[in-house]
Amino acid sequence: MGMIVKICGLSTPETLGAALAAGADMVGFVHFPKSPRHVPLAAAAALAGGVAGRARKVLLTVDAGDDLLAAAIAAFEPDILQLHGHEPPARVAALRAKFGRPVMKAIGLASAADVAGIADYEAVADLLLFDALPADVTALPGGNGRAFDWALLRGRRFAKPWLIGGGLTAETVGEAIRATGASGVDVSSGVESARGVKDIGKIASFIAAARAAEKLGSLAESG
Ligand SMILES: O=C(O)c1ccccc1NCC(=O)[C@H](O)[C@H](O)COP(=O)(O)O
Repeated sequence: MGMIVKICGLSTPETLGAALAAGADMVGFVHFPKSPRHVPLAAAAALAGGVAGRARKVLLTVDAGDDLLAAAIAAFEPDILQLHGHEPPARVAALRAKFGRPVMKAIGLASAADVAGIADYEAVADLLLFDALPADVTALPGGNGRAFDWALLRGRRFAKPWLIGGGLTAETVGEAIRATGASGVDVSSGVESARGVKDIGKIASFIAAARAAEKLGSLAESG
């Protein structure tokens, strides 16, 4: 499988189109009213109408209840549920079983203890997303443009596909891939011109930089 490139927090047809045209593998839609990237369900469904077959649609929620998730899945029909709150491993397993959709669990990393906790999620999630922890309790749980210490993942490999996110940009994504050996990358803030406002040029540059790093990695592996 090639490097997974995910663009998160899309909310307009133009920027979604730019992500698809540049070859994003996953496009993420945030359904969390506190977020500047929040998209109501009907709007998200209309926006993502042409995505099928071009990329995987990811629905991001934060500690959502079953009723909200059921409504969101019915309206939006995501390919993947991204759980970006404090959902414990048992909740991840239960939601996966109940809704029958692949689950990507976001895990904030700041210490070796956080890395040790990954194993519990590795057993129950389909994909893992490593992100920075928020700066304080008032911050959003993700989408803050904040990087974590990639050295925490040095030499680590996981049984499930794993993406890194948190503060990536076109300038840093190549080094992030090289330093961690991640199977994918995820970005939101780093492809914005202002908080919550996606930038078409930055989206294209980010995806091109990720693909260039992927190619370099393949060349290095082959000899
Ligand atoms: O984007 C948001 O507003 C958001 C709100 C609540 C939880 C997560 C959120 N975003 C997560 C992401 O966009 C990505 O999965 C990832 O964390 C990258 O974020 P960034 O550091 O902004 O590139």
